[in-house]
Amino acid sequence: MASEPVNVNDFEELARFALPKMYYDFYAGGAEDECTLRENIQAFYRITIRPRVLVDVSQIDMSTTILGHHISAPILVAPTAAHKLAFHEGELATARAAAAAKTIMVLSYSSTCSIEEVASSCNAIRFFQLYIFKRRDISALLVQRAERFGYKAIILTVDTPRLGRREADIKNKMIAPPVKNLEGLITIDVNTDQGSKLETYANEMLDASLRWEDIGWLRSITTLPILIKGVLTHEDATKAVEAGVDGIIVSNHGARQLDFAPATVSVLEEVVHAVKGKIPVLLDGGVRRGTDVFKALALGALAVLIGRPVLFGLAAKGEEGVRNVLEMLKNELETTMALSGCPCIKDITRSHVRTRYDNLPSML
Ligand SMILES: Cc1cc2nc3c(=O)[nH]c(=O)nc-3n(C[C@H](O)[C@H](O)[C@H](O)COP(=O)(O)O)c2cc1C
Ligand SMILES: CCCCCCC(=O)C(=O)O
Repeated sequence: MASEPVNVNDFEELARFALPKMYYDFYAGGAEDECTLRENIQAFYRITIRPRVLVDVSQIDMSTTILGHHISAPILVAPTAAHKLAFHEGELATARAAAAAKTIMVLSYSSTCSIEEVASSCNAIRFFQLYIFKRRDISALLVQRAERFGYKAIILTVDTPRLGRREADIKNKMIAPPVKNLEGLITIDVNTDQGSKLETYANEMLDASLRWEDIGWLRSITTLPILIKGVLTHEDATKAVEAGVDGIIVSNHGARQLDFAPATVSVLEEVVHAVKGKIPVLLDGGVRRGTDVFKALALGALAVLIGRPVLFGLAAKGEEGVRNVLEMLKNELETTMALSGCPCIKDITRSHVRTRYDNLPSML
């Protein structure tokens, strides 16, 4: 058994120990050769920080505001499926940990606790992640339920017209975890003996014909802000602004969809420049350190979201593990801000980081 975790990476080993192989592989895995999975992490390593000295950093304020909601630090819980595979209380434990950390939890549509259960379990600020299904009436119903139960935004995931090829799940014949939100609404036959049942399930449900025009449909059924998750290019960022969405999440779905999609942090600036400050840009993918959060903010993200670290914390230690993960990242960010001469979030600027493409003298 590994020693007490001192950083969020340590939780992965604990989770591997705690979980059945099928579930660990489901959480940890990426698409095909997992090139993007590695790149999401490696791209952060290629960015260095340019610290400033002799700044008063006796007080550090990491708090920020997302869509009008004040939170303790720019670190949100990303939507991830099936938390009960990690811990028996599932998303209820995650939501309580998010509330304790005074941050936002994005509840996945594919949760193992329902929209209503999570809403009544704690007072975390909650957003709801949505897919648009072939059965559009079901998507509409989920939006209505989220709205009625106090979720503050809809996160529309747009990188999943079908499920990516997660080869570990194919080999393990991954189950399709029960989706609590769909109980009593639809039954999909996943009785295949071949490959991932989750893939079969997803491909039955998802509407692969979705187009930009359909954002208008979503807008017509909700007054909540809509963020789209899964943008990786300036072309799509421009279309997102034109489509009238309220925010963008630069994401490659934790490298679980298209292998050889770019690392998210490597395309963040491209998206930020295209958006021209009109709507907020957030990022997820590979954030494992406070320095990663700092780098993403310096490149123009308003905040980041974390996926696997939350799942690994949950698998290792339940609610306490998720709290630990969020606190560790916040502590690391605070240290990074102090050592870089940035007392407040707004003090973190583009000139606090250097990428390989920045034209500064003395680049090795
Ligand atoms: C096990 C797992 C399940 C996920 N489920 C969803 C989901 O239901 N909806 C969604 O939009 N994204 C989902 N994602 C993607 C995350 O929201 C997020 O984009 C990704 O995990 C960020 O990368 P990270 O894990 O490196 O932090 C999932 C990711 C993982 C690892
Ligand atoms: C109907 C869609 C199922 C999606 C499964 C959850 C997910 O997004 C993942 O990455 O896993």
